[in-house]
Amino acid sequence: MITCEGLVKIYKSDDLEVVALQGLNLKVEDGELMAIIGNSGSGKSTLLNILGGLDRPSAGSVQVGPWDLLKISEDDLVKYKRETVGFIWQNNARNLLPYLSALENVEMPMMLSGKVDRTYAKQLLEWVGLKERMYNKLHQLSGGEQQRVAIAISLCNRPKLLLADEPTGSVDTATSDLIMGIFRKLNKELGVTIVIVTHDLTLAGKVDRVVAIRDGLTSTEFLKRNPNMIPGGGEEPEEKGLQAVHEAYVVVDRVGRLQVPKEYLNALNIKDKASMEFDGERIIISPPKSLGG
Ligand SMILES: Nc1ncnc2c1ncn2[C@@H]1O[C@H](COP(=O)(O)OP(=O)(O)OP(=O)(O)O)[C@@H](O)[C@H]1O
Repeated sequence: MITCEGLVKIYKSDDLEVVALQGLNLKVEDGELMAIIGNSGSGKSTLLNILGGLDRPSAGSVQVGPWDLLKISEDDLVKYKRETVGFIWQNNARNLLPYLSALENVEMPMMLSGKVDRTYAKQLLEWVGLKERMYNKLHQLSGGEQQRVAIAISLCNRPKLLLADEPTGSVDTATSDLIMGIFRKLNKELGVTIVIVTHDLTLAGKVDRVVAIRDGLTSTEFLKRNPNMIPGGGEEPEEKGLQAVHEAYVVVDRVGRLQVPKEYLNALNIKDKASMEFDGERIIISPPKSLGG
């Protein structure tokens, strides 16, 4: 579904340049439900905005389904956004209309795109567990319920790809679990590919694959040790975070580059050079050996 290779995004303002993505590689399979984590400023939102067609990449390649998002024309980009992708933000609910009902809020974007499908709008609200609340005005719903209305809206155009930026950022744990349950259902039953960007390691721990971004590059991949384990099914030690259920792998790109965490480099005082040895089984990176005697 998604292939990014050597993806670069540079923000230019006056005489300042910020390299937000510096040659990022990422593959997401059709029908996958995965998460992207990373520190603040690592480039997560930049990546999501590019995938959502809200921002243009500077260089490299990014393919979503049949669309090449580097070369895509403005007209096709509008079509891509309308037909392929759905977006959920942390504070999506802020963009909803408080004096309209949940159902009217879902119908509004349908109206704007010229085709209101009331049956589908109702079905969407049922999917997000708001069947009983669809005629309530938005201001009568809790923050978590409003966020679920926002999820229903993101599915109005029947997207093949759903992008969620911190979808549980401002809700409590119970609502966060509920939202994750909705994502899982949409993924399983409708086959929607879902990419979640989050700081929340508990949330990330509930998906099979997590990719960590560091300094605008994919650095580590976490794969669930037992993908058949039912998430939230009791056996899973979710509270222990990612490492408890996932195996961590460092990402090696096509030409053999990998990122060594800064804390490892600092601990060994490695700056611009290192020694590398291969002992037949392991590759050992150490501070440069002194050339003198
Ligand atoms: N419109 C912009 N103009 C200039 N610089 C930007 C712009 N958007 C993002 N940046 C910079 O690009 C880098 C990556 O930002 P981005 O928002 O993608 O990070 P993030 O991982 O999503 O962070 P957070 O978790 O805090 O949202 C940061 O250094 C940021 O300051």
